Amino acid sequence: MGTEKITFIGAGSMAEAIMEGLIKKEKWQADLITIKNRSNTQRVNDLQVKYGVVPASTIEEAVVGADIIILAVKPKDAQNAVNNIKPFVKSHQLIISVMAGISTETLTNWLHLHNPVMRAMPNTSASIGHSATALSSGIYAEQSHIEKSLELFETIGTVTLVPEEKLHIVTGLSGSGPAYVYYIAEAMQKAAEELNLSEEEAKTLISQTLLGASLMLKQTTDSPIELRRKVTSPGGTTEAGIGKLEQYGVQDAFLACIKKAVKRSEELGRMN
Ligand SMILES: NC(=O)C1=CN([C@@H]2O[C@H](COP(=O)(O)OP(=O)(O)OC[C@H]3O[C@@H](n4cnc5c(N)ncnc54)[C@H](O)[C@@H]3O)[C@@H](O)[C@H]2O)C=CC1
Ligand SMILES: O=C(O)[C@@H]1CCC=N1
Repeated sequence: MGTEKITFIGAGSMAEAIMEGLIKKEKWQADLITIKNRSNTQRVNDLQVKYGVVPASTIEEAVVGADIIILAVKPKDAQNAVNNIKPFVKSHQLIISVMAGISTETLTNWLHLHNPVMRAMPNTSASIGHSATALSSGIYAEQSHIEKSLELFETIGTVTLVPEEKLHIVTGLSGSGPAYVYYIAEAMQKAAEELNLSEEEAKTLISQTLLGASLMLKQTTDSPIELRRKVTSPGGTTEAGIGKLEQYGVQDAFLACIKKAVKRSEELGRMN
């Protein structure tokens, strides 16, 4: 059970996914988690009611007393958020950014302090304890800060330590990744409905198919190509279906999609 006080600066989708995962997996007590959003008191109230987390009325209140400060605002709001917390930050506080693109060097320069800064790139599956998170450390982060961050993110999924320059790739691959899978699920759902399966029938069949395929990827030693081969009977339905995907260049489309997302992460970094 975590004992540190965590403050989220920015209480949007990603902050909610992390706090939900921490609380539902009973790894962190809700009353150790403080949230501060720029505006939208309704959002803050909803999160308080839903999870029992503590809203802060001022930035000072949010920052003072926190052991870990998680920056979870959009990259465009990052500098403003850092400037706001800066007057109240104490040297022992661990700062973890989940923001796409923005380097620990930039964050440290903005802070103009020697606080340990870590970057994490989780994904929204954190909310059910299944995030694929990548972690990198800034220059003032020591082993104890890396271990603390590992402990925090391991409670909501897997953690992979990567050199910071690889975080752009991670962002385009697994940070955005759940959306690509939902995109496929949307297409499967559209097809099922067009072909007259009920929404309920389709939902169970699609979600279990995706879950089963994911678990096969995780739990067997077979490569994706090998797993696909085992589904594809010669002259059968899969071969016929995959032929259409090849005709439409779906793998090329995914390659282009991920490269574009990685480039966008790099751009978001350069904009700051
Ligand atoms: N949504 C996702 O799947 C993932 C998001 N991220 C990163 O997490 C960050 C947040 O993303 P989302 O939660 O999707 O965005 P969001 O728009 O849902 O949430 C951001 C929140 O920050 C608040 N905010 C803006 N400026 C603020 C300030 N100065 N002080 C306090 N609060 C402020 C906004 O009111 C908003 O509620 C982004 O930097 C994104 O790159 C990282 C991994 C996955
Ligand atoms: O779309 C975004 O910019 C964020 C970063 C990774 C997932 N969501």
